[in-house]
Amino acid sequence: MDAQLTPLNLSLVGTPNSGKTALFNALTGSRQRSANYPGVTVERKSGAFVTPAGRSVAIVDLPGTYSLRGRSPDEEITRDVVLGRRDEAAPDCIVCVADSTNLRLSIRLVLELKRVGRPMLLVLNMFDLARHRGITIDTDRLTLELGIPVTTAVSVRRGGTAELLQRLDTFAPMPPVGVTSNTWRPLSTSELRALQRDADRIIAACVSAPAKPDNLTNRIDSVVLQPVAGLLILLTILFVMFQAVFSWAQPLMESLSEGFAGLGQLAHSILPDGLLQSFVQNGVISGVGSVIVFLPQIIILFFFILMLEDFGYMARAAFLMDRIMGGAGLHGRAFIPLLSSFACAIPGIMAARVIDNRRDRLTTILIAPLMTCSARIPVYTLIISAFVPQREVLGLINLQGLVMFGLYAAGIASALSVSFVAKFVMGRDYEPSPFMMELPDYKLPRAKSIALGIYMRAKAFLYRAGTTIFSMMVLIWFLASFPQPPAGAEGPAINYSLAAIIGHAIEPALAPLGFNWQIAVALIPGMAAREVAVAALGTVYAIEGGKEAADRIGEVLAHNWSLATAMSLLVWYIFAPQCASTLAVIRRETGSWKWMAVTFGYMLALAYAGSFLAYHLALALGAG
Ligand SMILES: Nc1nc2c(ncn2[C@@H]2O[C@H](COP(=O)(O)OP(=O)(O)OP(=O)(O)O)[C@@H](O)[C@H]2O)c(=O)[nH]1
Ligand SMILES: [Mg+2]
Repeated sequence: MDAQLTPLNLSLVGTPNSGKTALFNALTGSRQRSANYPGVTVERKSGAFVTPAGRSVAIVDLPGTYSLRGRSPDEEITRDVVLGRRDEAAPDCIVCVADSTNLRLSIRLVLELKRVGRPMLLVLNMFDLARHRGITIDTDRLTLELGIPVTTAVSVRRGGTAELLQRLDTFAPMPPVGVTSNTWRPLSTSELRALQRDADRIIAACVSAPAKPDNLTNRIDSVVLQPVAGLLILLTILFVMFQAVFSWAQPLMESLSEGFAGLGQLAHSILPDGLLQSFVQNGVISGVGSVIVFLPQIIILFFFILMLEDFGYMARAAFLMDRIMGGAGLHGRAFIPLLSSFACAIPGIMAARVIDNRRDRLTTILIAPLMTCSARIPVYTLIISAFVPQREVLGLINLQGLVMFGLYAAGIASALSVSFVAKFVMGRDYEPSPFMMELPDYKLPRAKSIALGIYMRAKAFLYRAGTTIFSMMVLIWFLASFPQPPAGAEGPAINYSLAAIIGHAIEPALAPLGFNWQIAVALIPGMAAREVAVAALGTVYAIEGGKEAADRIGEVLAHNWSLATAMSLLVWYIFAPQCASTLAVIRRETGSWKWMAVTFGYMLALAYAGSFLAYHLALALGAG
């Protein structure tokens, strides 16, 4: 083989938020998550590509880190890959990715990495931003000072990696000039300080920045980081977000809902009366359809979250919440994991890897499932639409949106309370660590990245609807349809089914919460995924009530349940540990069954107690 074309094995290492994942995606065509805050990547991801000259390259994207000390689980991953400690050889070359507008910590990391004695390459990423701000970098001088090759890149622009690719065509991995063997060992704080002095000297020699730096970021921050005004702005943003989730989505959801009803009728008229007709109409179309109608809300929610992430606001929100969260015994860095949990607790729990203190990390993991995940949206929306009138409050606030906001707030409040209690359970000597997170510069979100983010999430949601939810629906339909009623039986057929038998068996345990047997049945498959409960209610009531019920599940609920029951079920869903995958991830991330059991237990206890209180309070207030 041509010596130049020997395969290469690269690892991307760099400070958090320097654009490693953006570069990885640009090179490999992958779609790993990249966003404008530190700590997005918490796993090792591998990919491959071929350079223009035909050389194959295997590449690994890693969590960001400021040093190789491995202070938190995500940093340990990076350290171990760099040192070749995992079950794989050390990379042929460490590709350091630096944010060109903010080189201080990156250059220090390069100096530390040199001691590993491996071939290295420095990529000055975000070169577009540096140029825009009038920062000039003398790359030849930098190459000399560091003793490693240096190239520039703009990972988010088409062709922005051309220089790097060209370099890789003929790149012969060589250890840094003057370094041949591994002299790395964990550095002490004073050694790191010495390295920082070296780094500062190198930067002074190679980088010149304009005397008056671009201060748009500072100007925005002088407003949004104020302790009181900043919090009000944050609350307003969240409030508008939930209003939008409710009001903007309404027309789209109605059309989708009509579409599925039409589809159901079509199936009804095409298929002969009987089991197949019932399966297609009640099991598949009404069950899966009842979940898919929530797609517009999911898309709107993610639109807001992605915009805020890419703009760079999320790290500010974390900063603002730090004091409040600290009071509840939470680490400031817990904010991003908790915020990710609005989408789904699973990425949230994994994002807790960026927290170095074990107890802080554990607390964050334990409370992440209390944040309102998007799987609860269908449940909340269904019940809210059925029981809360579509009305404006104070002329412009949508009442249903307000209730939704209240449910999200209840989730946050309960998470903070649980953490507060955990602080005492886990030991009183506990001191929250100071907030340590770099606030990224604001960036204008790019339409392409937002569109891609929404597409990925919509796809994941539909995938779930087509797999987990679909299979649960088949199960529910089966349970609700068999055994068939004996000849001459009276009342709806479902009353003779396994579902009714199971539902009636569980009902006594749930009766104090105001739940009827239909709800009891829906809660069981809801363990697989929360949205399934909605689909299951749809199927159970559809089979019970016939064709019309399937089209108007909300009205059927309003007719069958008391307001107290509805409130009780809403409260149940704030707390209930109804998601098997979340529990599995808690086990994996904590490495213990114990914490999984603790989460399950405390959430179930809260759900039961909360629903009980809500039900009886509502009854006392005359909502029976
Ligand atoms: N303008 C510009 N933006 C970039 C460039 N590279 C990355 N970004 C943006 O910078 C932000 C951070 O990018 P990521 O790829 O998530 O950074 P990362 O290094 O993987 O971050 P962690 O995984 O948190 O360590 C994102 O908003 C990217 O869109 C670039 O070359 N130019
Ligand atoms: Mg990343």
